[in-house]
Amino acid sequence: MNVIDTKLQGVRIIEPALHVDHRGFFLEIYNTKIYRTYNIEYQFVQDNHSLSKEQGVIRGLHYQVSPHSQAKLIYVLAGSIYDVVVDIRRNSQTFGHWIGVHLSAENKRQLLVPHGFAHGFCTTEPNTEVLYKVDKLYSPEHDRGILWNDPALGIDWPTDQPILSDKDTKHPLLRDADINFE
Ligand SMILES: Cc1cn([C@H]2C[C@H](O)[C@@H](COP(=O)(O)OP(=O)(O)O[C@H]3O[C@@H](C)C(=O)[C@@H](O)[C@H]3O)O2)c(=O)[nH]c1=O
Repeated sequence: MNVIDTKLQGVRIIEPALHVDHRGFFLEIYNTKIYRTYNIEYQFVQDNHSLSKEQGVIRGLHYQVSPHSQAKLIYVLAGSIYDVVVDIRRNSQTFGHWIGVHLSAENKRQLLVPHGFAHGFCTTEPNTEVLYKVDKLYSPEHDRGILWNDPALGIDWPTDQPILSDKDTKHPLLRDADINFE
């Protein structure tokens, strides 16, 4: 397994060990003991699975506020995404900075999103299925968002005409967002 740091502290790309044979492949999506050796020690409590039927679906940018802030471990089961993480910790030197990483069923990369970051993705193939673990349960009252195309962020999405949920068209800009992660 490889763990690659990014320019956002704590946001990491994980390349699980792949075991290939004549039948196909095997990999561990998550293993408490092995991940702990890389200082990845979240107590994941919920697994989520979404299907986006079209290429160019954007889901995001999402986060939950305290005390229900979530760390996420993102993995693609089918298709591919451009996965985006934005630092929304007010006291961070990289506040408002973002990174984008291509995750796909083919490259089998994972992205670790710590607490204090907003997360979203754009599908780059139809029929893309994303699986992700979170370390706090879903809490609709604490669910928040930031507008996907906030000019202050300048995210270089693969499309400028995305397919969005109604909710995701109505999020505030980062400057007006409710950010509470003490
Ligand atoms: C996120 C979530 C949603 N739901 C419900 C609420 C709603 O009826 C339906 C769809 O919810 P959403 O539109 O929020 O789903 P979606 O836009 O896919 O939201 C997800 O986006 C990605 C980018 C993330 O990072 C996730 O944490 C999550 O926010 O599923 C749950 O029951 N549990 C959950 O954990």
